[in-house]
Amino acid sequence: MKAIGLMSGTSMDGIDIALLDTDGEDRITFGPTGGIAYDESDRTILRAALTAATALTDRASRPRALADAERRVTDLHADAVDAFLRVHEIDRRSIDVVGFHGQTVLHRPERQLTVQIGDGARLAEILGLPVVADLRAADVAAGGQGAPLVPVFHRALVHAAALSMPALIINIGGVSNITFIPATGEPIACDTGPGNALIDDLMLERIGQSFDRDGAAAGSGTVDRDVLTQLMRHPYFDAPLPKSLDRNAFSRSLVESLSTADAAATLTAFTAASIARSLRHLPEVPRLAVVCGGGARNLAMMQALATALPCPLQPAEALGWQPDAIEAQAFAYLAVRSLRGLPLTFPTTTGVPRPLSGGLVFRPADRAA
Ligand SMILES: Nc1ncnc2c1ncn2[C@@H]1O[C@H](COP(=O)(O)OP(=O)(O)OP(=O)(O)O)[C@@H](O)[C@H]1O
Ligand SMILES: CC(=O)N[C@H]1[C@@H]2OC[C@@H](O2)[C@@H](O)[C@@H]1O[C@H](C)C(=O)O
Repeated sequence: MKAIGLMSGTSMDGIDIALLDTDGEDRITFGPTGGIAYDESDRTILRAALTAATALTDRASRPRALADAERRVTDLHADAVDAFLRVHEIDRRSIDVVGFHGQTVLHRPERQLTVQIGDGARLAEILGLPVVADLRAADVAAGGQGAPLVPVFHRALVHAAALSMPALIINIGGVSNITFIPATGEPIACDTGPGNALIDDLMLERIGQSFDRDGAAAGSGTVDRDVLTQLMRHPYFDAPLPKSLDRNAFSRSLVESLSTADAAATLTAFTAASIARSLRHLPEVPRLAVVCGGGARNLAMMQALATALPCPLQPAEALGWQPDAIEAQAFAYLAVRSLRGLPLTFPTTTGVPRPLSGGLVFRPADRAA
């Protein structure tokens, strides 16, 4: 099937988009990738949605700030797909399905609550294409963490690249997560701790910049070891798998008294140290770790990780993968798996009691089954 995947991640930097031709198993042909950046007004709407979402007790409820954000998010995704099809001269009728993650505004799996805004029915109608959305809901309803979802795609990437196993994929987005791919058996995965979100928030607050480009601020600062030790005392790191995180699970209050450079250096070291700590929960030391997500572009982060990890490290780009598009590709892949009733999550990835499929299918009126 030809599938388009759409991801709006916790960094809230924009929408990633990718085309795949896949059976949802080991056959994958990679198509073009792209994306659109959110502007400051979009981000303001999203931040208001995150704040409003903290009061939610019901995943379907849409107070005003969330309803407004959901409409905006959906329409921007539709615009992104239209532009993508136009730029790459892709015939809309050749697309079988669109995998639509939406924007996570709240993630509290311990309360069986995970909320992604994005209206699958509206997107299907605007695009005139079948849409698979709400891919986390079934897992959480069955008692899983609802995240991470990408591990099954990480496994397919590792198989396609014939990497020696066990291999580790590290994704440094707003939040960081890992997938451990053993030589046999299901992937093992979890969210590890912060990714770029704390650093992004720091940069915005201190100097009005949306991220620490190439890790320049962190590279010019000094890690405050005492603060790092305190940050690493958070109980999340020793908690057993499965586990996943809300974007705002960690606070940067401990770096408030530091200079911008030292605070950036310390938060960057915090992300690297918490990723390295997560390896304690794995059965073996991986032979190779591959880093993807925007954090792979942060040189200070890559340096801190190379020091902290007990195995060799490569950026995903070095394998010919497209680090910024992997999550979008994953949601294309997951949409095809959803249509085929294949499992998206496993006891070893989200703690769901048995391998489970998921996703809701929305078909436009003129493509109704
Ligand atoms: N050149 C760069 N230098 C430093 N950091 C960068 C660079 N490019 C991107 N980033 C970081 O990567 C972030 C975006 O990463 P990515 O797109 O992987 O996150 P996401 O998909 O939103 O998150 P998640 O994986 O949590 O869903 C930016 O917010 C920024 O912090
Ligand atoms: C609830 C939610 O949206 N979680 C995101 C977030 O961003 C990274 C990490 O935390 C991961 O668990 C997940 O995203 C990826 C796409 C995943 O589910 O694999």
